[in-house]
Amino acid sequence: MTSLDLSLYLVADQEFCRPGGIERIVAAAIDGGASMVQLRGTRTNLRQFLTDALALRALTRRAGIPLIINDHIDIALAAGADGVHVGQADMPAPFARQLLGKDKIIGLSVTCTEDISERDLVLVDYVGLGPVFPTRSKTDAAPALGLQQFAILRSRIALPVVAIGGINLSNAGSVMAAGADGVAVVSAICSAPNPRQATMSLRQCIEEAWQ
Ligand SMILES: Cc1ncc(COP(=O)(O)OP(=O)(O)O)c(N)n1
Ligand SMILES: Cc1ncsc1CCOP(=O)(O)O
Ligand SMILES: [Mg+2]
Repeated sequence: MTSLDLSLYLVADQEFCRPGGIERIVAAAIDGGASMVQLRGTRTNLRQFLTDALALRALTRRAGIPLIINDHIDIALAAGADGVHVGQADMPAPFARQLLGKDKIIGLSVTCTEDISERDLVLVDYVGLGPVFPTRSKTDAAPALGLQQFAILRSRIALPVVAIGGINLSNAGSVMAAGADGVAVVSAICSAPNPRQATMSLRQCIEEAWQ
């Protein structure tokens, strides 16, 4: 398995990246210190999704960081990505693992206590826990956990956990202090006027939280 550094996980959403072009934004974020990239598209034209996956695979390979594909195991396999991220309404973890084999990275979303299933957790590599705060980037997001509930759920998960949902420079430090191994962001980077600078600032905030 490619090494897993969840510290600053860019979820490159096709919708949010449109104005700047997804490749340009992801390249800037990698330059600024993103440790991992996910390609996400909710109104997905699969041809365009594969085209973007192949382009991002070239960028992430050059940088030596993992590329994760949201939801679509077929696209992950076709593009030679490093893994997939699945949620509670997506391909169940046992089937995802069977299709991807033991070496690919699988991430699983957890939004509440009921989602914490040992059967699934033994099969995946990390958990995306959230939304921690309200988000405008996912229309069907579960209610925000808040920092206190995030910390409680995080303590019940033995795997690496990346926090997601409404995370930005103003709250990334407190999320790290609540037990996250890293932060996953869409708008804080994809909608920033300067995605490279936004990533560098988040990276600095995470490194300060480690001290
Ligand atoms: C790192 C990370 N965590 C959570 C999610 C959300 O996945 P899911 O609940 O399946 O929702 P969609 O993103 O598919 O709309 C994620 N994508 N990445
Ligand atoms: C994909 C996803 N899953 C839970 S919240 C979310 C969206 C996060 O986007 P943002 O960082 O802009 O709040
Ligand atoms: Mg999903």
